[in-house]
Amino acid sequence: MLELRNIQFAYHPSTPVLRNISLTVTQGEFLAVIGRNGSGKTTLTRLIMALKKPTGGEILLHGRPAGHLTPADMARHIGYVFQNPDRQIFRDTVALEASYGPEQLGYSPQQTEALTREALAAVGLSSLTGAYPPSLSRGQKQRLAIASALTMKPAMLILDEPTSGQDARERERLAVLLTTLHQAGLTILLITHDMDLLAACAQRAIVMSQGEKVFDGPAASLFQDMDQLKKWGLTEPAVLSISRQLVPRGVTPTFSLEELTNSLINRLGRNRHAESSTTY
Ligand SMILES: Nc1ncnc2c1ncn2[C@@H]1O[C@H](COP(=O)(O)OP(=O)(O)OP(=O)(O)O)[C@@H](O)[C@H]1O
Repeated sequence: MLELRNIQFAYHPSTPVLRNISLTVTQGEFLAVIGRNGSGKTTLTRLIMALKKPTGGEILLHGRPAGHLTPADMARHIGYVFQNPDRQIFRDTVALEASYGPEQLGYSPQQTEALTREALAAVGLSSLTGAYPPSLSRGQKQRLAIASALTMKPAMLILDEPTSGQDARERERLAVLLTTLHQAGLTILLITHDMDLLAACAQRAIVMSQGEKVFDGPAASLFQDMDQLKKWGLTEPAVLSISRQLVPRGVTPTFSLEELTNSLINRLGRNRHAESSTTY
């Protein structure tokens, strides 16, 4: 649905920020863009959202050149959730905030209300429709920003560092929400430093380093080369670290919490069986 061809970009002509980035996002994918601070991840998404124009190369949306599209045009296809939800929340109640997009598109009050209700239910905020947005927790604000994007019925959602500033419970809730939205057919592109979130949700990983794309492949294969991972300034997910430490106890390295849990339950079961065999 989205294609970047040899994208170049510089804020100042003498300092290139993105060099020759090519990538294709297929409908229904869940991908994560990762890399050190300043590697160009946010800039890349600004270009996708038409908030900046590339200095070279071309962006295609649904197979058609998108160079003439404005940020408002792109927002109908791709929802963008900022790293800091306070930057995009400005209305007095949760329901009013989420209804901004459909109102701007000229939907009737009934359609706007239905889209808002559906989006707030999807993110688990139905009970807070009358709440004052600044009084929400960081995680709730993040989910409100996601709901606002969902009311536009986008084909794709881009989230910039969605777990930053959130506690473990909110991060876990967000991972479940994103997985559910993906299973419902939404294409998701995540910019993140949170390797646990990547491991929990993303199928494909793209690594940026100094403005270049240096890795593009299945998330699982990213963690096979630890030396390379360190060179890119990345760490492995906590589940993988824990499972590696349990290898002497018969656990296979994995970054899937479910696989690790199953493996431990199996080990426990086998140990119990061995113990009971010894007793009798
Ligand atoms: N508005 C701007 N004007 C000038 N330079 C900028 C601007 N925004 C970003 N940069 C520079 O562009 C480069 C890429 O920044 P960008 O924010 O895209 O990186 P990032 O990978 O998203 O970093 P982070 O993980 O810290 O958010 C950095 O060197 C940054 O200083």
